[in-house]
Amino acid sequence: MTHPIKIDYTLYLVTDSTLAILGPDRDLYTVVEQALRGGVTVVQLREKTGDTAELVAKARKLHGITKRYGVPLLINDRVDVALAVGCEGVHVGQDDMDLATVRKLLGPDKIIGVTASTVDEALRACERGADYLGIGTVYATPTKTNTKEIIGAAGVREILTKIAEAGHNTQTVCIGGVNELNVQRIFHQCHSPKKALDGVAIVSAIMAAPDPEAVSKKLHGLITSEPAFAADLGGNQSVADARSVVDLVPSVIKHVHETTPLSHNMTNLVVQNIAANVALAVGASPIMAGYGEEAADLGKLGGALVINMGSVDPSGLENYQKALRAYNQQGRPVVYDPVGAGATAIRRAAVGTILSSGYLDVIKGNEGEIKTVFNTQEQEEQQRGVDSSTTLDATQKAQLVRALAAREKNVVVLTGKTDFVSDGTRTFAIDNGHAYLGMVTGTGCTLGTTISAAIASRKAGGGVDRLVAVIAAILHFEIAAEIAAVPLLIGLKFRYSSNELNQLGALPLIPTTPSICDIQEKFRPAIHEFDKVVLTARKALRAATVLQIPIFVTTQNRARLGNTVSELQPHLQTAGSLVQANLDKTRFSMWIPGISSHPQFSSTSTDHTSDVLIIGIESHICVTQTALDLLQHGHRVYIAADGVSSTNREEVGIALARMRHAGAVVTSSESWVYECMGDAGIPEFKGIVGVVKESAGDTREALGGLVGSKI
Ligand SMILES: Cc1ncc(COP(=O)(O)OP(=O)(O)O)c(N)n1
Ligand SMILES: Cc1ncsc1CCOP(=O)(O)O
Repeated sequence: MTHPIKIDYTLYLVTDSTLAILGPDRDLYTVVEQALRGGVTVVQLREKTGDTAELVAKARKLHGITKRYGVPLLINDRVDVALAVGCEGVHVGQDDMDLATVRKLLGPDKIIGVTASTVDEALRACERGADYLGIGTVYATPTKTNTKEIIGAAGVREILTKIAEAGHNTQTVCIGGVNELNVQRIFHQCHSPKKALDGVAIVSAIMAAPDPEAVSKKLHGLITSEPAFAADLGGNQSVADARSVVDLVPSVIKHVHETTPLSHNMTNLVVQNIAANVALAVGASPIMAGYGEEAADLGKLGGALVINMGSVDPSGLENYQKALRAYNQQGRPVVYDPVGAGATAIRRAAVGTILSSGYLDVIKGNEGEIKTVFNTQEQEEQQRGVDSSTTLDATQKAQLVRALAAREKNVVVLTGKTDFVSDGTRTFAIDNGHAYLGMVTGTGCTLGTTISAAIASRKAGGGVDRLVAVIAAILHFEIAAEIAAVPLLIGLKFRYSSNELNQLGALPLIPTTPSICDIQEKFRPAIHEFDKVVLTARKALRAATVLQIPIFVTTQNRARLGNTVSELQPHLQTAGSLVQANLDKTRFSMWIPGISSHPQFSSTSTDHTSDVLIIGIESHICVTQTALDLLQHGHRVYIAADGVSSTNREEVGIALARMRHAGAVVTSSESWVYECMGDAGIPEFKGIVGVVKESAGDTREALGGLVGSKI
């Protein structure tokens, strides 16, 4: 028994003549008429107090007005009033008169709307012949505080999906907390592929507006036009397998360089400079601008906005909101980094404020931050929370990003050793990056900047969808970090003056650990230029001792093949606890339990990748196998070209090529020494220079005898 006329529910005004909303000096009729002039398509008279006679009089007068605009008037709860006035119908809630009775009283031609907060309520109302559903409450609102459920956009979407799947074509509006700032985002986020909303029902945003006509006009325009932010999600959204995504990555990175998009950063006090440099490095054009008013102009420049709330304060928050609206209006993308989201009540509230102020294309945070965002509905409503005190496993993280992205209809990135990225449908895990990233302040924040460049560039014609652009940015950033970690970060401790170091806190010493493989007496006659390997090993041992770097020295079957050669013995003994000498083995590789379980390498005791310099006699056997094992376990390998040999010198070049191909770096012992120092200003510099000077002749000899033949 469905009402035969299809009603236009686009902009549904629900009245409220209380002092708090209508105000002391305006009358209901004038405001409703102004709203009708602005384009309201349905009016519901909702009066919670007053005598029946008074209500009938109000309804009659209002009906006179709505009829002139050809707009249906419905009465909230009161079937008797609707009958008395002869208006077009009623709206009833779950606790009001039942639908069958209302239909019996009103007859088949009147419109009956029913409130639905759950799928069951919605299905029941559809089955029983409701003409439309008022779905909500979407977001908490002071207009109705006795609301039973806050269901968010995701709740509305679920109801729409389920009624469509059950075959109902009942019309629908959503209600609760809708206003001109969020209407497009709510519409976008409520949208189910199976069924769209027919409109929105609004009380205060129209009834309390200083200019109800203008606001209604604006709301109508916003509802009936495609939101700028959703106009171009870009590319082929069905690219779903990791290989296809990875294949698109180079084109995204290249396109950023070609288009130099603006990366507008509203970021924290710490990373302003670093973020600007990262933007430049990835090919973007940075602007670090915290004044919200400026965003209206900046948003027109084809870039993207980063809102990083690392140093949030009240004026900052206001500025973020202004900028967010401006970028949404321009349809330019916004990346949100909810830094420290769960840390304080202020930050938790800020998350709610930002979520309710506009559409965020990408939300990027660590586990705690993403959990907090997930647990925060607009205006701090809790919905299907995730326990923020526990650590999630990989599956749970994947589920979390997927659920949040599905709820927000955007892309969510959860960073960590493994990153998880989802657009609510497709979810990927990324294992790139380097443990050093966690030791350098601002690296997480500058990932946000990198993402902004990729999504801004995409919009300018990058041709890939948003998720692919975000993944490309993550890979760009993390692979760059892997590469940079070697030359840039090895000497990190040494690059800073001690004063800067104190400010930076405890940056650990991350040098390259020398490992000296099987330089034993018995091999002396058999190995090409054996003595020169010994010279290099001695220099490395001395330098490592000065620099306080742990050293590992193995022997192969010591009982049969003898000790490490006598020239090295004094350095093994004086190096104290730093030196792990006489690690005997039968395996060719040095990757034996005495080494693999050492804190330097064991992933359970240290979370970082180690950098290892290998010196040893048989480049094609023990050195190669050690290098491959270390690489396989995620460590970085350096081979001292002046510190490796073989029985037949021709083997050496082949072995070095193989190790290089596998990912090892071929270097020289002197280069390694200087890389470990990084800065001539370090206290150890003098000692190292002494070693270098004293072994200058050895270095020349070793280079001449060993390297000349292999590089
Ligand atoms: C369009 C629309 N949707 C929902 C409601 C809420 O109705 P109800 O649940 O009966 O709550 P009250 O309005 O009576 O407080 C509505 N009025 N209009
Ligand atoms: C009547 C009603 N039902 C659910 S929320 C609500 C009030 C919506 O008011 P506002 O549009 O001012 O948030």
